[in-house]
Amino acid sequence: MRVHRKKLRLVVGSDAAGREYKNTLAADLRASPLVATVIDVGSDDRTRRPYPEVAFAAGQLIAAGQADRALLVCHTGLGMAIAASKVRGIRAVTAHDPLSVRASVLSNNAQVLAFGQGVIGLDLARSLAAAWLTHRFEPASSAAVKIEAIRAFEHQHSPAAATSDQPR
Ligand SMILES: O=C[C@H](O)[C@H](O)COP(=O)(O)O
Repeated sequence: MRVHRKKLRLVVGSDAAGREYKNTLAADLRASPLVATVIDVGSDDRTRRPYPEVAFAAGQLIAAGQADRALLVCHTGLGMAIAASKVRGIRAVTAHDPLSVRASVLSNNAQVLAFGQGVIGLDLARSLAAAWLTHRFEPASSAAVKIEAIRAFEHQHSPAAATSDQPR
């Protein structure tokens, strides 16, 4: 049976330490039939954007409804996930194995996946990214209650800036 999946609008980004993987992964994603668009927020060969700047840009595109998910790469994948998670409404994870990548979508509804170019080989990164595209969060699942708890906590304890509390 053919499973219909809405094509994803993606963001890719890296600092200098993740640029090689990011460029390869971006090409893979652009070639995927599961992908509608890929926005590259850098770094490119001329820029050396620090990871927080890249992660904030990616998270803000998702928070603004201009993209569905982001795949970010730095040396470890840690800083990208920390920084992207600071954008209101964004759940970002670092994951380097198939179970965690799958759970990041199905269980955590994470919009951002971060890889470490210094942690895993390129072949594994490409294979994990390809699998990541096939996963979709199921809003009717039992996981949704926990995602709502995270959202509610954020709204209660982290007052929104006037410009960033738009409904999503
Ligand atoms: O988590 C951070 C990343 O691994 C980044 O690529 C390296 O950060 P640094 O420039 O602070 O060493």
